[in-house]
Amino acid sequence: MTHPTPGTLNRTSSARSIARQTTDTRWIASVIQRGRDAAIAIQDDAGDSLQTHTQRLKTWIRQPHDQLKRSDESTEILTLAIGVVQTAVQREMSISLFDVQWHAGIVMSLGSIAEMQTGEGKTLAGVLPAYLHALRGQGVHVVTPNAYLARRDYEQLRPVYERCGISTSVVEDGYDDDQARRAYASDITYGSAHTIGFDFLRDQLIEQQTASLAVGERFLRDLRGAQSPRGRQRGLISAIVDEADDVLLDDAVSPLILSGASNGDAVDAELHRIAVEFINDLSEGEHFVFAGGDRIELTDAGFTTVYQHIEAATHSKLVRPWHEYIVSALRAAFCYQRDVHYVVRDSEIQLIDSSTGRVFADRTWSGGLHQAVQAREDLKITSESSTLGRVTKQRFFRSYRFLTGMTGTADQCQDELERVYGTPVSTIELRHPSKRETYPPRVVMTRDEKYDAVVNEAIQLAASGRPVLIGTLSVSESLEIAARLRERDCEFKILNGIQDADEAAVISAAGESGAITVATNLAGRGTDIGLDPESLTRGGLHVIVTQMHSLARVDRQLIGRAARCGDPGSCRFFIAADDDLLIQHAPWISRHLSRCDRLAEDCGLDITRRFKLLKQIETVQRRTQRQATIRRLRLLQSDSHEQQLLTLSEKRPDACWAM
Ligand SMILES: Nc1ncnc2c1ncn2[C@@H]1O[C@H](COP(=O)(O)OP(=O)(O)OP(=O)(O)O)[C@@H](O)[C@H]1O
Repeated sequence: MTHPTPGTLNRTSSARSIARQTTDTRWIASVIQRGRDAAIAIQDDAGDSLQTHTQRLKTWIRQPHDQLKRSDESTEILTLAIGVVQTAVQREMSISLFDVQWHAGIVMSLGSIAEMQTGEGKTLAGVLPAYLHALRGQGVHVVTPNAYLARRDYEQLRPVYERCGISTSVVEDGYDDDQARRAYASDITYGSAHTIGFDFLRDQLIEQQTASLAVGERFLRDLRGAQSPRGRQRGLISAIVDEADDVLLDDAVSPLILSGASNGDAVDAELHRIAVEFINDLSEGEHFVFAGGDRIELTDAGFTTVYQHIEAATHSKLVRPWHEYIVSALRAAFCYQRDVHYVVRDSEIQLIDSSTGRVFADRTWSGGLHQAVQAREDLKITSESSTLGRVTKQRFFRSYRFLTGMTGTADQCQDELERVYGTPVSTIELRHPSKRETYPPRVVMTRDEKYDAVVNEAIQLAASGRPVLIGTLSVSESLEIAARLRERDCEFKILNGIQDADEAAVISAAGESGAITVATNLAGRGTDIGLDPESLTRGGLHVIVTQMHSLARVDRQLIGRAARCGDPGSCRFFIAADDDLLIQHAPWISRHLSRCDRLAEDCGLDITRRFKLLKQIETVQRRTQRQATIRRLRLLQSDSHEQQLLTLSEKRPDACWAM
C-alpha cells in the first residue's frame, strides 16, 4: 500500500482513495506509536516548546506542495502533531488519549468520517484534525448540532489549543458583525450548524448586494472612501462536524432560510381565522384526504364546498388562493400537535426539532402554515416573513473544501455520506467491550399503562441508588411523566427545552446517585452525564426509552448515555401497542400485540417473546431510514445546482490539512 504523500493528501481525487488510506491499520498503528514517542520527547522540553513545534509545523505545512515530496514527510507531520496535542492534553487535562481516539483523529485528518461508539471520547478525538487543519491558517469550523455543545466543547478544549499556540473561539446566535468576525478570525471556531450556516447566508447576501451595485455607483462609493460591508466568515475552508449523521443527514432536509423581519400583523389574518372555523364543517374522505407525511389534499367535493364560501374566496386581502388557507388550516389541525411539533411560549409558536428535541425560537413554517397554527392557537397572526436567502444544508456543507466529522451512529448512512459529501466512513473499534446491559423490553397495551410502568421502574432503581434518565419523544410525554412522578412525591429534574433550569446544570446533576431526570431527545445526543462514585458502585446510569423513534440511530444515541467510557450502566425500551411508531408505521404489530394480549388473558399464553418484537421494530426503523435517505437524495437532485454539485463531488474532498 502506498501511503498518503503530501501531494496526494492535498488533492485526493475521490472518497475511495481516502478510504484506502484510512484502512491501512498497520500504518495507523505505527503513526500512533511514533506520535506517543514524540510526546515523550516533548514532555521534557521547556514550557513554551509546544508553541515552537506548532510554529515549525505551520512553516512545514505551508511550503509549496511540490517541495513536500517525500511520502514519509506527511507521516512525520502527523507524528509530531500527535506529540504536540498529546503533551498539551496531558498538561491541561492530566489525561492521555486512548489509541482508539488517535485512530479516529488520524482518519478524520485524512478526510474520513470516524464512527466511534457513543461515550468513547469523540470530543477529544476531534482535537487532532482541528489542530492539523488550523496550522494552515485559513480557519477551521468545528460544527456541533447545537449551541450548548459548541460552548461546552470550546470551554473544555480552549486551554489545550492555547497551550499549542492555536487560537480558538465560539460563535453564537446573537453575535453582532464585529463579534462574529473576531470569532471567525480565530484558527478554530466552534459553533452550531445553524449559527455557522446563517452567517454564511448573511455573507452571501452582502456579496450579492455589493455585486448588484451599478459600476458607477461602486466607483463613486470608492471615491468617497465608503467601505463595502464586510462579511463575517473567511470562507468555507475546513469543517469538522460532530454528530455528523444528525447534522449532515437528519437535519439536512430543512434548508437554511434567512428571512427578513416580519412586519407586524398579517394582512390576511382574518382569512386564517375564517379557515380555522371553516374546516369544522369538512370531513375526512368526503372533503379531504391524507396524502402521506404532513400532506393533505382536497377532494373534488372539498374544492366545491370550499369555493362555495364566496365572501372568503373573493376577499380583497387574499395573499394566496382561498383553498390553500383551508389546506393549511387542515394541516395545522391534523398534522401538527402542540408540545410535540411546537410549543407556545410568550404567546409565540416555537418549533421543536423532532430528532434533537430542541426548541427553535427563531424558526417558522412557511407557506401560511405558521399563520394557520397561530390562528388555531388563537394567537396574534404575524405576517409571513420574506425570504432573503436560502441554501440547502447539503449544498452548504459541500461548499467546504475539506469536510470530515465524527458520529456514534453512522450505521446505514455510510453510502449516503459518501455519495453526497464524498466522505467515506471509518469504523473505529471499541476500546473495551461495552458494559451496558440491555434489559428485555417491557410491552404493554396502552400508553397509560406504559407511563405507570416507567415511573415505577424509575422510582425503584433510583431508590437503589442508581441515577435514572427517562428519555421521552416529545415535550408532552415529558410533561405527562413529570406529572406522574409529582403525584408519587418523587423528586426529579426535567429537561425538555421549555424548563426554567439551565441545561448544563440539569445534566451535571443527572449522574448523582438516586437522581431521576426526565428529558426529551435534548439529552439524547452528545451529552455526557458524569457519574458520582456512589452511582458507579450502584450500577451506573439506567436509561429508560419511553417510546422508540422511527430512526434506530436516535434510540442508540439515547441509550448511549449509559455505560460510557467503560462505566457500568443499563437501558430498557418500553413499548405500548398504541405508540405512534407502531400506529403510523407498523399497525400490524399493534394488532398482533392486541392478539397476544387476548391470548395471554384467555389461556395464559405469552407469545410476545416468540414474536421477536424488537427485531420487527428494527425492520420498520430500517425501512423508515431508507425512505428518509430517498427523500434527501431527491432533495439533492432537485437542488438547482445539481449539475454543478455533481461535478464538484468529483473534485472534493481535499483530504489534507495542507491544502
Ligand atoms: N482519554 C481519555 N481519558 C479519560 N477520560 C476520557 C478520555 N477521553 C474521553 N474521556 C471522557 O469520556 C467521556 C465521554 O467522552 P465524550 O463525551 O467525548 O464521548 P463521545 O464519544 O463524544 O460521546 P457521544 O457519542 O455520546 O457524544 C467524557 O466524560 C470524557 O471526559
